[in-house]
Parts: sequence; C-alpha cells; structure tokens
Amino acid sequence: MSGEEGGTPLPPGFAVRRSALRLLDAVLRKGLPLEAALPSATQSLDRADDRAFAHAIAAETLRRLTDLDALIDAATAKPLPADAKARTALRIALVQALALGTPPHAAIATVLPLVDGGPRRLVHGVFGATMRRGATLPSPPHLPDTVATRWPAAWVEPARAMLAAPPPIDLTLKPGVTAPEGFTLASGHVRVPAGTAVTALPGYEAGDWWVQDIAASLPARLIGAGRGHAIDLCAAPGGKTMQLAAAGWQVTALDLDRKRLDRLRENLTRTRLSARVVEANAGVWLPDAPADAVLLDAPCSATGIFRRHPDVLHRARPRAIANLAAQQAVLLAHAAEMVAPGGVLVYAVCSLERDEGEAVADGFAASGFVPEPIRADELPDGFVPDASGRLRVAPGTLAEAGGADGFFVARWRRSL
Ligand SMILES: C[S@@+](CC[C@H](N)C(=O)[O-])C[C@H]1O[C@@H](n2cnc3c(N)ncnc32)[C@H](O)[C@@H]1O
Repeated sequence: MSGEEGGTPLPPGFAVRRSALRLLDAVLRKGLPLEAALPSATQSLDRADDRAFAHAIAAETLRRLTDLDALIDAATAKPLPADAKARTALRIALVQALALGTPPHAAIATVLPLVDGGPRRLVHGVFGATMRRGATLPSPPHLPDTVATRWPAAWVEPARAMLAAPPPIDLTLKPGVTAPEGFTLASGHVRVPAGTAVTALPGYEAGDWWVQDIAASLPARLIGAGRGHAIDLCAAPGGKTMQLAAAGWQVTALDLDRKRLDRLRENLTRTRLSARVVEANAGVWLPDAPADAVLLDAPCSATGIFRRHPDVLHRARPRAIANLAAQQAVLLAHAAEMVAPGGVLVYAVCSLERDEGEAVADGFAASGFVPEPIRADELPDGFVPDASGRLRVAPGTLAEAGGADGFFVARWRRSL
C-alpha cells in the first residue's frame, strides 16, 4: 500500500495516477504546457520511472482525449462537465486499460481514490460498463473537434495518422562530419527511428550533430551560407543558431528565457560552435548595426509539433492564437528594423494556424522590403513552396518517410 487517506489504505501506484491527474488539470484547466507542469505535478514521486509513467499516462490521455471522452459520454446519461474530476479520473483509468496495457482491475483501483462519494460510484460504474461492452479506442485517434474544424479538411486524416505513430528523430549534421547510420532526406540531415537513444549515437559527445526536425531546419537553410552578421531572434535552445554558425555566419542569438539560453550555450559548447548570446526581449532590443540576415522563429501556438506534444492541440484556443498572432506581427515589424539594406529577413513559426503564418506574412508591410520567393530547388525533396513563394509544411508532408513537423516560413529582402 502507498499510504492512507481518511483511514483507507491507498493502493500502490495511486500517487502516480494523482500526478497524472494534476498534469491533465494543468494542461486542460490552466492551459500550461505539459512539460512545464511536470516538476510541480510530479514532485511527490521520488522515482524517475514513476515520474515517467505519470507523464506517459497524461501524454497518452491528451493524444486520445477526443476518443476517451466519446466513450465516457456514451456511458453517462447526463454528460459530465469537461473539467469534472470524475471525467479526468475516467480518462486516466480508460487510457491505461485500453491503450497502455494496464490490467483493468489495476487501472480502476488506482484511480478510484481520486474521487469520493457519488462521483466514485459513477467512475466505477462507467468504467465497468465500458469494459464489459468490449469498448476499444480507434486507431488513428480523432483530433479534437475544434482543431478538425479549424484546419483545412485535407489535413485531418494525415494529422490523425501522425498522431498515431511515434515520430522519427532527425539530426542536423555539422558540415563535413561522418553521419550516424540512418535515412537521409536532405544534405546535412539524417533520420533515425523513433525512440532511438540519441546520446548513445556516434558523434554525440563530439558535437557532430544536434536533434532538429527536418522542417525546423528549413528556415535557416533558406538563409543559406554567409560570412556576415546574422541575428537569430527567439533563438533558444539554438537549433537554428547552430545551423547559421555552422554555415559561416557571425551569429547573435537572442532570447528572453534565461534557462533556455543556458541550454543554447550547452548546445554551442557541445557542438564547438560559437555565437554571441543576448538575453533580451526581441520586441525591444536593437543591434548596434543592422545585420545581413535576421531570422525570427517567433513564439507560437506550436500546433506544428502536436505529434511530439499532443497538449498543444488542447491549449491552442482561438483567444491564445489571436494573442500570439498580434505578438508575432509586432516582433516581425521590429525584426525588420534590424536588417541592413540588401539583407534578408526570414519569419518562421512551428504552427499550423493560418493566423500565425500566412496572415502575419500578409500583414507585414515594412517599407523597403520585397518578398523573396522561396524556390522549390532550395528545398529538400517533398517540400513545395506555395504559389506566392512561401512555405507551408502541412500534415501529410513526407508521410511515407515518417512525416515532418508543421511549419510556416516566409522570406523578404530589404531593397534599400
Ligand atoms: C519556437 S521557440 C525557438 C526555437 C529556436 N529558434 C530553435 O530553433 O531552437 C521560441 C522562443 O522564443 C522565445 N521568446 C518568446 N518571446 C520572446 C521575446 N519577446 N523575445 C525574445 N525571445 C522570446 C522563447 O523563450 C522561446 O525560446
């Protein structure tokens, strides 16, 4: 037994489920990223494997939330409120029994102490009825209705398929290094299978490469090689900074998050690359002299990385997207002030939301800037610019090779 509550012994494993419930509460009620909620939601768990299991339960629940809720709603006469503790407890019990291989008796016994009285009887009854009728979870999972109706219809089935499969891991290589064994989608790139322990791969200690989805490597690829000054705005943890430094630029890497900048510095140290690191707000800071290239990888809803972080599908609500879009427009206008005549400006977001991508680029109107259309021959096979020379990486891209994160990239040149 793992303790007592009100004189009743608690079953082993209860504390893990309580942490999973706290994680789901943090994401679904408070709108926090799952990763950010981990330290406080799992602080009562001493063992790393318990913390990892609580994380896995919460992540799988978020991946399958729409289908879990459909099972719960099918078994309740009156729908439970979205934020009812009984609904969250049921989600945790059902996801374990139907997706994570936990024996049903353990799945229910470990969540029942999360709820009292009537709700406890309800959780017990709904779980039992659902299991007795042999319910299963569909594969691939369904997207939340809000997302499925907001995204273009053609994205929905490819996105569901992406949600079903663990994503492969992409490595960006420093020029001239010997690549670890893997599949190559572009020059300077290797794809290794999902779940690979990357720190054990050859070249990790030597800093020959870093983890970066192929789509995330495109904004810096579209700046190319150069000898001048490049400013990487919103740079941490430094994937694009390392690309630019490896491509010959003198890089200024700026971010306002000190902890993420520490990770950027660690990444530079491991890869033996260099950049000037600045802790500042990209909406306020200005360089001493304008730069030859400015890359703005703006803060966004991150819906493009939903297959690694399914919480984004539930946190990207319309108001949050509108607020981010307003912030992105301000940051882009300020970034333009940092570009020297003749220099290049690249805007990128790992978002699948039109409002954060195409609409922000449409609204950019700094004088002296002309669009520099992205050409198909600048992109790895499988990526195609749109008719106006901007790049939308949508669900379904590279589907046969394991997919790619969602991204939007636009490019301008300062003519004067
Ligand atoms: C999409 S992530 C950047 C990923 C990074 N470019 C890379 O390739 O590794 C967005 C970053 O923006 C930073 N950020 C958010 N608002 C900012 C602001 N106003 N000024 C500077 N950095 C900001 C966040 O701390 C976060 O590190």
